Amino acid sequence: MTELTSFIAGLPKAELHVHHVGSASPRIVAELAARHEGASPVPADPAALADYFAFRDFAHFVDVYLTVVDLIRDDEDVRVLTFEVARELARQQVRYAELTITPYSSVKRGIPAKAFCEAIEDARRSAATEFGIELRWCFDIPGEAGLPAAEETLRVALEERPEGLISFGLGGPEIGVPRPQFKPYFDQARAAGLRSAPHAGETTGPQTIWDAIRDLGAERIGHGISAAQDPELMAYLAEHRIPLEVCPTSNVRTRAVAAIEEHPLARLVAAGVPVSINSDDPPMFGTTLEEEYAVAARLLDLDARGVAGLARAAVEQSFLPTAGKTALLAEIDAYTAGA
Ligand SMILES: O=c1[nH]cnc2c1ncn2[C@@H]1O[C@H](CO)[C@@H](O)[C@H]1O
Repeated sequence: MTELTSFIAGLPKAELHVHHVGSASPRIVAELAARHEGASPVPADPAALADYFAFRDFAHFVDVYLTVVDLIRDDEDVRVLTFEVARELARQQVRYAELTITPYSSVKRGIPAKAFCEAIEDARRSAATEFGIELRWCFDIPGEAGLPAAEETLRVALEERPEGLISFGLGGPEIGVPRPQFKPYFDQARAAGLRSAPHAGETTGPQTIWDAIRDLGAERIGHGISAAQDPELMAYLAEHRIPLEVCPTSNVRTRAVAAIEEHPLARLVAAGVPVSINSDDPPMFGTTLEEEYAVAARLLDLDARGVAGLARAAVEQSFLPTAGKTALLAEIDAYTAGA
C-alpha cells in the first residue's frame, strides 16, 4: 500500500452520492439471492457477479441494476442491506453519508412504504450505535418510471417522512427523461424542507444541468460532468457554489466517459467548480470510495493535503448542520496534522 493510499484509508470522510441497492456487495447479493428461491439472473457467485456487472452502456446498467432491486423482497432484506452498506462505509472511515434510496422501486415490488421506512431507520440507528456512522437519506425518483414514480416518491417522502430523510433526488436514465416535468414534485419537496440534489449531466449535455438548476432548484448536482462542455455553466456553478457529486469510475463503467484519462474532473476543478468525490454504486463498478479518492488524486495530481481537501469539500458541501460540519472538519484536520 503506498503512503497516499494508506493516508486515504485512515482519512475521515463524508460520502454524498452513493446508492442504496447499488452498494449491495457481492456477499450481500449472494445472501439475498440465496434467501429467495425462484430464478434470478443475478449470480450468487462473486466471480460470476463481477462479469454480470459489466455494462454495454447506461441503459444496460439500469436494466442490471433493476435485477438487483428485484432481490429486495421484504423489509428484512431492506434492513440487512442498509446495515451492511453502513458497515462497508464505516470500514472506509466514512463518518457521514447521504445514501440515495429509491422507495418507489421497492414499494412497487410489494414492500409497504411504512415497513420500508421503518427498516431503513432501524438500520440507521443501529449503524450509528455500532459503527459510529451518521446516515441520512436522499429519496430519489427513478426517472425511467416517470411521473407516477415522482408522485409515489413524494408521497412516501412527505407522508412517512423518516427521521433521516434530508433530500430529494432524481436518478435513472436522463436520455428521454427531461428534468422540467418533475418541477411540481421538487417544488413540493423543497417547500417541505427537503434539499434538492437531482442527477443531471451524467449521460446528457449541459442543458440537463441548467434545467436541474432552474426547474428543480438543485443545490447540488449528481455527476454533472457534462458541465465541462459549457464554460458559462462552469462559471455559474463556481459563482453560485453549486457542487457536483463526481463519481469518476462510475462514468467509465457506464460508458458516460470513454476512459478515466478522459474524465473532465480536472477541467471542472480548474474552472473553480466545487466537487465532491463519490463511489455511486461501488460493487457494481468494481470500486470503493477509498479507490475513488485515489483515482481523483491521480487525475488532479494531489498529495495528502490535497486529498484531505477533497474530504473537507465533501463535508462542506453536505447537508449536515453547521455543528456536524465543524466537528467532522476538525477530525479531518487533526488526522491530516498527525499524518
Ligand atoms: O449513476 C447512476 N445514475 C442514475 N441512476 C442511478 C445511478 N446509479 C444508480 N442509479 C439508480 O438507478 C435507478 C433506476 O431505477 C435510479 O433510481 C437510481 O437510483
